[in-house]
Order: sequence, then structure tokens, then C-alpha cells
Amino acid sequence: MDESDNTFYGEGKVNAQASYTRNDHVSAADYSLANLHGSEASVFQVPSDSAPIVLKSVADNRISGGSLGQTTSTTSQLIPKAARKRITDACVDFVIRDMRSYETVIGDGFIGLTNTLIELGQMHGSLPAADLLPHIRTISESIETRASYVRKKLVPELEHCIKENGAGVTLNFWTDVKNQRNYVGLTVHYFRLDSLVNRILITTEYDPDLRKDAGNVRKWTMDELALFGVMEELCHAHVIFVTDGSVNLVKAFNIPKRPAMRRLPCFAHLLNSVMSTAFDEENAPEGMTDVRAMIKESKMLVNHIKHTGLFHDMDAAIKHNVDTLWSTHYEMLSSILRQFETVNDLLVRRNEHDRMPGPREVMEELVDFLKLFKDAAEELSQTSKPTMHMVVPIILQLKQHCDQPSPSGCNAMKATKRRVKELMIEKIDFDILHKIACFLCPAFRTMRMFSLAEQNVILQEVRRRTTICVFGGGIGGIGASCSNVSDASLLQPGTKRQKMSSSFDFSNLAEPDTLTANVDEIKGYQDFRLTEQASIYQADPMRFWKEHEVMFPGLSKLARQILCVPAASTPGEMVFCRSGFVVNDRRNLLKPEKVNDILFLHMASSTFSESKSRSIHSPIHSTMAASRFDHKGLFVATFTPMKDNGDINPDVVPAYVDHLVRTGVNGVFVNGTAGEGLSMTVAERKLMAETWLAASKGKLKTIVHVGAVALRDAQELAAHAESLGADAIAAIPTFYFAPRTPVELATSLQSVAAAAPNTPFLYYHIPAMTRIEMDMSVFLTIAKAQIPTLSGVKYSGFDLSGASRCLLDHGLEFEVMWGRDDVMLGALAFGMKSFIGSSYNFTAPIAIKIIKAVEAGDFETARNEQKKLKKVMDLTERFGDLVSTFKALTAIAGVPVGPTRAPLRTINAKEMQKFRSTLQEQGCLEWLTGSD
Ligand SMILES: CC(=O)N[C@@H]([C@@H](O)[C@H](O)[C@H](O)CO)[C@@H](O)CC(=O)C(=O)O
Repeated sequence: MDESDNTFYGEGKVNAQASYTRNDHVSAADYSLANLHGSEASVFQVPSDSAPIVLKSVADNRISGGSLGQTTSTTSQLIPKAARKRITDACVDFVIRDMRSYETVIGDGFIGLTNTLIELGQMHGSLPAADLLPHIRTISESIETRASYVRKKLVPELEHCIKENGAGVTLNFWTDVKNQRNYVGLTVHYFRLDSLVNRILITTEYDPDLRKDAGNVRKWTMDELALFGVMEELCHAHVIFVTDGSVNLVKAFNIPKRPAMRRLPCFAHLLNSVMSTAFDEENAPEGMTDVRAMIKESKMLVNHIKHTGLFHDMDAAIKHNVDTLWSTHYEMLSSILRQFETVNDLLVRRNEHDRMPGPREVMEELVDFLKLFKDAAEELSQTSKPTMHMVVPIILQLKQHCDQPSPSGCNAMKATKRRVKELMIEKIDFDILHKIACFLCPAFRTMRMFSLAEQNVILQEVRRRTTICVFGGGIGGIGASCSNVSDASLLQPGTKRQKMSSSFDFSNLAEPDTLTANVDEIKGYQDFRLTEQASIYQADPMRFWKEHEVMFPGLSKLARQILCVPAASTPGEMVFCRSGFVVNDRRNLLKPEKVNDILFLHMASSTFSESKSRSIHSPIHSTMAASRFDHKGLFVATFTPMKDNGDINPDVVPAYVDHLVRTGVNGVFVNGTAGEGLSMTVAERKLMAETWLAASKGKLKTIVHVGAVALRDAQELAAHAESLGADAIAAIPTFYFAPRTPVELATSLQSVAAAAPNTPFLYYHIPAMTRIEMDMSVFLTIAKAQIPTLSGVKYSGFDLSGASRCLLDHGLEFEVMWGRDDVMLGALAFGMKSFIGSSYNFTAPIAIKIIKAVEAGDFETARNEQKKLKKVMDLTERFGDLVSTFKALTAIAGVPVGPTRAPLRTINAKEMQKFRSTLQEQGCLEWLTGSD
């Protein structure tokens, strides 16, 4: 295929449109890379010209509307029966002709592809799908491009978040025996804001000899992490590694003469080791033999059922076990128990009753026992929420269970429990970090499970680490030993002594005075009265720390540092399991690098969607509301079309929308300053909002400005905008009886945002009009605790410095939508990615060139284009107020938006003539109409 082919297959025609006009469709499935100055959704997307990126989620398609991906009943009712039949037939054709399972096409990825094709059809008319589909090589190259782009974008995020809050890193080796591939995986767990994020950095085929030498393991790990900007020093101070107990993995983090790294054991592996030993050791303790015999008999029964074809007479399959995997004993035994009677009857009929393992009560007790351990391992292997705090309670509970009498009174079960408990004591130690994590879970803050001596040691260590968190010095000694604490008292009788890494000594930072400074905070936490939220906090302790950050700043930080570390290293294994989908019998020649890229992107995209849906910043519905909206790109502050007598003229809106779509903008900002919203009645504003939303549906994103002088009007407009399905709402403050402080401002806006609880909310900061000038970064800090739907600020202040402060402080969390068109370039240079302005009604093509030029690093072009914008504005100023003159320019650009309403003054015909000729003389006129 030649280059032009490549360009056509997605990078030329289609993407040229997609880069700025259809960003909305890309964003929701974006994996957020959030460079520090950008925010949430920049993302799973290589910018503009480099590669076509369309990875949609089903949810996103639902929002965008009008496509097959819609799964709601309303949508399926919209699709005529005959059309659905055609689709079903086409699916059957697909299965028959390509001999592929239907499952191949029912995932999010295929639905995204289908939607893209449908949209292209809508935009360009009928197109032959076969011609649109790219060559396999194009896909392969695009995967590579995207993976390297995403990896590159990850570097600043990782560095920033790890420095700030530390990280847990898991390292895993795995062999896929069937496909003869060896993998090694690195996973990084860290808090991005308050959401726990797990990133798979690398999963690759490796030289099997690598793991034979601890030095090589260490070097490989450091080299791979360094590629992501996580350098050795950063690891040393801020990272905790979690691995299984293989000798070289343990040694790798404690190599003589090299700074030691902090490593914790994987608790899923520890439980696995306990159970495997208990059930597989050669010399089983006396008493256990009966249980082992029952497992053996069950296995023989399963084979018998298979060979005799008895399974044909059964409702469900009986599962096999694998000798070396204790958890498969559970699967096998419970599948027998589920059909105990049936199996028994079948055997009796064949006179083979003696093949039935039993007794049943013992089998039931064994299954219950195994299930406890299986559930515990699964609980500790979760990736979507913190798990460290559960290590101690879960292990203690398991031990307690082993002490309980056997319900069936069976000696074999008693012996089994006894042996398992012995092995737990022998193999499982708690680290001080597990104990601190437990203390940091509000439900366990009384530490009743620990002795008084242990409690004192934990508190002392918490104090030391909190001090470091508050007064600086890295991550509170995450990699540090508890240098001034004797850990002897932490040990329970019979446990092995902890080995503490002694890499860092922060004792010089933790002077006695500063240590006591945190006593009050810790005491306050211990005495804190929990409300009915306790169980929620147990499931997600970070929610407590987020909600009480102001009250307990040091502990909140410590909680982030420790609770980001996973209890198990199993996420890496999850990747290996998924590798089976990528490398299969038909694709077993895929190069290792390609497997890496696919797995990396797969995990990156699923991590993103998970982390969004479980963000704990605020109640779930509102967090989702806030994150649903993609603010990126160019938004036009629209004018309200008016008739000559000043009445609103909604009829113009559909053509207006078409004009905006043609010029390449992403969305509209309705009823704002340019829209003369404050000069309109509530009824007029509602009507215009309805008209704009109806006309923009599926074409442009919509932000409705609902701010008003009377708070109740604003609330009514907010509720109305939500009922229409606005993508977001924005509000100015009540500037007549004005809020005096950021707290008052946040409180009054809260009541507006609350009227639209499922719609993202933006504060509209425009001090030139409202005369309310406050530090927006401070406001965001305060408002985020009060307004769950807060998603950013529309910054129409003149000071780039204030906006950049917001980005630095809140850029990962909130959008800063820049509202001054004449210095758009400055905002771009600071990293802002979204813009709202009224001049884009007629200068959108210029603005888009500025954005693209900056993305391409071509600042000369960007400056030249920015000068054009400025020139138009400077000329305009001479002819009247900004809204009236801009309306005139919009009319020149082809949309008859009509006059302004008093007190603004529309320019008259004579002035208009002069205005036009001046623009012509200055060479500006041609810029206003060009749409390409
Ligand atoms: C007063 C005014 O109309 N300001 C414009 C700017 O786009 C302004 O025209 C531009 O920054 C001038 O450079 C926007 O901030 C208006 C706006 O977003 C709105 O209509 O709400």
C-alpha cells in the first residue's frame, strides 16, 4: 500500500474532521493521561494528524446519540424492525462467511467501529465500508503509534503522582505453557487525585534466564521503570514493591551495596502457599489423610463421569481439579456437591455407589473452609479499591476460623484446620505497613485486634510518618525503616522477626517537637465519631480521607501513600491471563512488542473507565456527571438571534448550528454574555436553551449558562437545562447581592448546581462584568467539597497567571476553559485545552489553526494566526460594544443573528458600511468567512 492509501485509510479525510469537530466521541473512552497542565480527557488519542484514534465506549455512544451502539429500550424502539432484521442477517452472514464466533463483534471495540462508520455515513453520505477499512499494516502501525504516545504522556503523570503520594509496584513472572511464551509484568498502583489507578507499564516476553539472577531482575525492573520516568531514586524513596516470595525476586530489592528497596510479600501468593502446602505436602499430618483421600476420590469420580459419559445425564458439568492448584479443589468439590443427589442416583443405578466420595457433611465443611480462603485471596487481589487495610483483618479472621470447632465434629477437618493455622503462623508475617494501613481504615481505627504494646508501636510509627508527610522529606519514609521504633513488640508469639529495610533514615527530620505536633490530629482521628458511613469507609477508606482531608491533613496524606500499595501482586497475572486472548493459535506469531502494545493499551483503556466510575471524590452519580462531559476543544459563545424589534428569533438557530459545525467548532455556550442571557427573561432563556439543544443534538456539545441575579431564577434554569439533557451548565455569581468570599460564592453556587444534580457544573468567572474578583484556585479548593458536580471554571478573567494557578493546583481534576480569545495562544502555552469565546462565531478556522500549530510546535504560525484574531478585535472596538459589533461580524460571516437588545446599541446601516469597508481595507474580511 502506498502512502496515499495510508492517508486515506483514516488519517486523512476522516481524521481531519475528527480532530477538532468530533472530539466528543473520542473522549469518554479516553484513557486519561492528564499531563499536568491538561486534564482528564486529553487522551487515549494521538493528536490530530498522526493517527486516527477512535475508541468509543458504549456509554459514550449513548450520550452522542443516534447510533447502533445505543442499547436503551428507547433507542431500540427507534430502529425499525426491518432494519434490525437486516442487522441480524448481516451478523449471521458474518459468522458464516468469516467463520468467526459472534462474540468477536459484541464488545465495546466493535460497537465503537460500527458507530464510527455510521457517523461517517451520516456526514458523507453512503460510502463503501470495504474501502473505508484500513489495511492490516495501517492498524498495526497505528497501534504502535498510539502505544508510544500513551506511554510518553504517562511519564509526567507518573512522576508527579508518585512524588506526591507514592506508589505500589508489582512485579510478576509467568509462563504460558500452551503458547510457549514467557512474560514479565510490571504494574504501578497510585492515586491519581483520589482514585486508585493501576497502570500496566510493561508485559513482555523475556529471557527466561532473567529471573535466575537477582541482579538482572533488579536491573531489568529499574530500566523498564526508567523508561516511564520512574527513576531509581524515585523508587527508592517513594515506591513499595509487591512480589511473590521467589528467592531472586526478594533478593532483587535488597542487593548488597545497592540502596535497598522496600518490598512487601503478595498476600494472594502467601495464602496460596499455605493452602498448597497443606493439601499437597508429602507427609500429611495424621488426621488430614481422610480429607486428602476425599479429594483424591472426587478426582477419580470426575474422571469416571467423563469416561463413562455420565455427564450427559447431568444438569451441569463437574469441574476438574489441578493437583497443584488448591483453589481447583474447591471448584471440583463444590460442583460435585451442587449435584450430589443426581450423581449419587446415577452411581447407584450402575451399582457403583462405592465411587461416591463422602461423607457429604465433611465435604460440605471442606468446601466452606476452602471457600473462605478463596474469597480472602480474591478480596485481597482486587484492583479497583485499596486492599492493604484488609490484610490484617482478613488474615486474623482466617486464623480465628481455624480455631473454631468443626461443625461435623470430624477429626479430619479438625486436623486440616490445625495444619492450615500452623502454616499460616509459619509463613505469614505482617509488616508494619499492613498494620498502619489497618489503622488508617476508620472501621479499625481502635486497633482492637492488636495488643496494647503493638498499638503503641503503630501509633509511634504513624506519628513519625505523618510528621514527615506534613513537614516534607519525601513520602513519609515509605521506603524507610521505622528507625526509632523497635519492631520487636509488633511481633506475635511464634512469628518470625520482621526484616525492615534500612534504606532511609528520616529520624533527623522527625524532631521530637514536630512529632508531637501530630498527636492532636491522630488523637482526633481515634476519637472521631463515625456515622452510618462506617461500612462505606471500610470498603473504601480513601473516601473517608478525602472527605476529612481538612480535618486530618497529615493522616490523609499518609493514607494515600500507604493505601495505594496493593495487598497482592495479582494484577500482573490478570494481564497474563488476557494475553491468552491476544496470543492464540491463530496469532501465535505476533511479535512480543506488539503483544506488549496491545496489552498495554487494553489495560490503559480499561483502567481509565474503571477509575472514572469508582472515583470517590463525591457521590457516585454526581462524580459520573462531572466526568461525563468532555470540555476539550473550541466552544462558541453564541449570540441570541434577534428580530429588528429586539424579540428573540429562534428560527435562525438550525442554520446557525450548521454554520458552526462547518467551521469546525466542538460545542456551544448558550445564553451567556454574548447571548445577552442577562437581558432576557427566564421564559426566553428557556426557549432559547430548548432551541439550541434540539438543533445541536448529535452535532455539538452544549453548555447552557444559567446564572442570574436572582438565585431562584438560576436554580429554575439549571433544572430546566438538565431536563433538556445539556452536556453541562455554567453560572455567574449573583453579582447584585454579591458573595464576599470564596466560601459564600461556593455556597450560593451549590444551590444552583444542586438543581441539576446530574449535570456537570462550571463556574463562569468574568470579573469584568460581575466585578467579583476572587482567587479561582482557592475557590475551586473550597467549592469541590461542596459541589459534587463541579467540573471546572470558565475563566474569562484577563489574568493568565490566575488561570495557570488553577491548572497547576487543579488541572488533574478540573477543566479550566479559557475565555479570552485575544490571548488564546498564551492559554495554550500554559497547557489549557478548552476555549469558549464569542469571536469564534466568525474566526473558528483561525482559532483551530492556532490550536493545531501549537500542537505541532509551530509557534510562528500560531503567533501569526493569533495576530489575525487580535487585529479583527482591535478594529471592531472602534465601532461599538463587543456584542453588537461581533453580532455584525457574525452576520457578515453568513448567519443573520440580527441586532442586540437595549441597553446595548446595535450599529446602524451607515456604521455597518464603514465597518465592512475598514475590514476590507485591512485585509480582514476574507478571514471571516473561510471555513477551511
Ligand atoms: C464580553 C465577551 O463577550 N466576552 C467573550 C470573549 O470571547 C471576548 O469576546 C474575547 O475574549 C475578546 O477578546 C466571551 O468571554 C463571552 C462569553 O464567553 C459569553 O458569551 O458568555
